[in-house]
Amino acid sequence: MKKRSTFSWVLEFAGRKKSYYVGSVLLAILGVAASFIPYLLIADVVGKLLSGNRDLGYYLESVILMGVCWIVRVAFHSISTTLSHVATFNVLGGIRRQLCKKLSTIPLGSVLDDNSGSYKNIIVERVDAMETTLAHIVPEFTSNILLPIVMFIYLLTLDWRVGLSNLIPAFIGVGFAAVMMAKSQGEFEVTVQKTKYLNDTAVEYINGIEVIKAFGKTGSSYEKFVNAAREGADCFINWMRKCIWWQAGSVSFMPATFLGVLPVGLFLVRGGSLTPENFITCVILSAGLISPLVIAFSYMDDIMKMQTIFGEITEIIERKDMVRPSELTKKPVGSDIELKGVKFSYKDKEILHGIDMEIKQGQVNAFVGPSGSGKSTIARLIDSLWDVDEGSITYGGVNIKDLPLDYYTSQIAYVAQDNYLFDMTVMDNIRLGREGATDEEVINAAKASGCHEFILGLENGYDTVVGGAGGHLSGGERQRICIARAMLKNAPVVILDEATAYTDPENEAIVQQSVAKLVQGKTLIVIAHRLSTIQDADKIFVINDGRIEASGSHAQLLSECILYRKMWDAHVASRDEDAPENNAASAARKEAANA
Ligand SMILES: Nc1ncnc2c1ncn2[C@@H]1O[C@H](COP(=O)(O)OP(=O)(O)OP(=O)(O)O)[C@@H](O)[C@H]1O
Repeated sequence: MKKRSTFSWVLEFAGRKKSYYVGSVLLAILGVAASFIPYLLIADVVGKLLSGNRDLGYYLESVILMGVCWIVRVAFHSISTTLSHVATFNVLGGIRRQLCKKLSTIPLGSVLDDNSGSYKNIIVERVDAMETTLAHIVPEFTSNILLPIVMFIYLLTLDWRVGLSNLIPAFIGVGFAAVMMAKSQGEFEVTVQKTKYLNDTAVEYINGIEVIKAFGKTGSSYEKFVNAAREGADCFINWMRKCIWWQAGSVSFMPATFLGVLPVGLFLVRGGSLTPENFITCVILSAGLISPLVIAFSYMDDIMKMQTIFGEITEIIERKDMVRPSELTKKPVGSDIELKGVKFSYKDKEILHGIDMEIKQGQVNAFVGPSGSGKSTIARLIDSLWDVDEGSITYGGVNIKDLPLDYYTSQIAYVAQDNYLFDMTVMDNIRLGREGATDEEVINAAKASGCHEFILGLENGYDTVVGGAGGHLSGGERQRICIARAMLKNAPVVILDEATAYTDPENEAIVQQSVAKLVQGKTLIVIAHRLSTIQDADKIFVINDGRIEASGSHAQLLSECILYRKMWDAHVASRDEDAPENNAASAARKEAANA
C-alpha cells in the first residue's frame, strides 16, 4: 500500500478547517508581497541618491510607503498565524479523537501489546509537541521560502550573473544540510525510541510504586529509571555530536550570499557590464535573502520531528480494525452461544487449541481448570474483545463477526477480574452500564448489588469521585460497583470472571446475593477457582492447557474426570468456610425459585 504523506494526513485531520490553512497560506503570500516592496523602494532610493536626486518629498513618500508595507505585512502575518493556529488545534483534536476511537475498534490484544505509557505519550505529549511546528510552519515556512524566491527572480532580471552568484554559498550550505539530515534521520528515530522507553519506565515506576515500596525495591527500580534517563540523554548528545559540524557548515554558508555576490558583482562593475547602482541594489537584495532563508531552514529539523511523530500516530491509526458490519442484517435467535474449533494465539503462542462448546440460553455454565489454562481467554473471545484465529463463535446461531459490535456488546455483561473504575463519580461509573439510565435506575442497581449502603457511607455518597482505577475503594467495593454496572446493563448473557476474587468471606455472601440477582433468567458463564461456588452449575467445562478436558455436571465430572476430582479434593481440603449459601449457582437457583 502506498504510504500517505504527512501533508495529506494533516489535511484530513484538519477536516472542515482545511480552508483555514488555505487562507493562512494566501495571507502569507500577500505578506510576502508587502515585505518585498520595501526592498524595491530601498533600491530605488539608493539609485536616486547616487544619481544626485535631492527631492526630499520623494524620499519621505518612500519612507511612509515602507512603513505602510511593514504594518500590512505584520497584519497579514498575524491573521495568517491565527488561522493556522485554529486549523492546527483542529488537527490535534482530530488526531486525539481518532487515536482514542481507534483503541476501541482494534482488538484488545493490539492495545495490550504496548505499554499504556506509550499510548499516553503519543496521545498527550507527542501530539502536543507538533502544535508549535504545525501552527507556525504554514505561514512562516511559506513566507520565508517564497520571499527569497521572489527576490531571487527579481535579481535575475536585474543581472542574471549576479543573481546566480547568490547560489554558490547556498549550494555549499545545502550540501552540508543534506549530509546533516542523512546522518540525523536514523539518530532521531533512536532518540524517539529512547524517549518513549524513558516515558514507559516512568509510568511503570509510578504504577508499581506500591509493589516497589512493599518489597523494598526502591533503589533497583529507581536505577532502571535513571538508566533510561541517562540513555535518553546519551543518545541526544550522540545525535548532536554527529550533526553539529554539518549543521554549523550549513548555517555558516547558507546565508553568506555576499561570498558569491561581492566578487562576481565587483568583477562585472570593473568590466563595465554592471552599473554601480544595479550592483548596490543586488547587494541589498542579496542581504535580504539571508534571514528568511535561515528561518526557513530552521524548520527542517521540526519538519523531520513532525514526520517521525506522524509515523507513530499513523502506525496506530492504520492498524486493522475488528471487522464488524454496521447494520444488524442477521438477527440472532435466542442467546445460545456455540464455539466450534476455536484456536487462538497471543502474538505467536497458541493458547487455545480447538475449543468446542455449547452454552445454552438461561443456563449456569462454569469454566474451571488450572491457572493459565485459558479460561479467561475463552471468556474474552466470547465477549469479542479479541477475534478468534480459527474456528467460529456463534450467538443465537449467527457468527459474532457478522453482528455489529454495538449490538453484540449490548448482549453481554462482562465482569472481569479487574474491572476498571474511572476517576469520576460512583453514579457515573455505574451509569457506564447503560447510557442514559436515570439516577433512580442507577440507585436501584446499586441496591440490588448490595453496594447502596457503603456508597451512602462515602464522603459524598453517589457523588463521591473514586480515584483513578477506583483506587479510593477496597477491592470488594470496586467489585460490587462493577456488578451494579453490569446489572444496570441488563444483558441476556452475563460473564463473571472470578467475581468474588477480591471478596473476604464476610462480603462474599453479599456479592453472591448480588450475583444471583444479576443473573436471574440469564445465561451465566462463571469462571471460578473456588469450586464450591459453581457445584450446582448446569454445565461445568474443565479447561486444561487450552483444551476442554471434560464437561458435565458436578456429579458427572467427579466420577468421570480425574483432573476435576483432583481439583475438587484439593478444594475440599483447603476449604473451611465455603457454606452452601455462599454459592453463586445455588443462590441463583434459590432466587429463580423465589421469583
Ligand atoms: N495479553 C496476553 N498476552 C500474552 N499472553 C497472555 C495474555 N493474556 C493471557 N496470556 C497467557 O495465556 C494463557 C492463558 O491465560 P488465561 O488468563 O486465559 O488463563 P486462565 O485459565 O484464565 O488463568 P487464571 O485462572 O490464572 O486467571 C496464560 O499462559 C497467560 O500467560
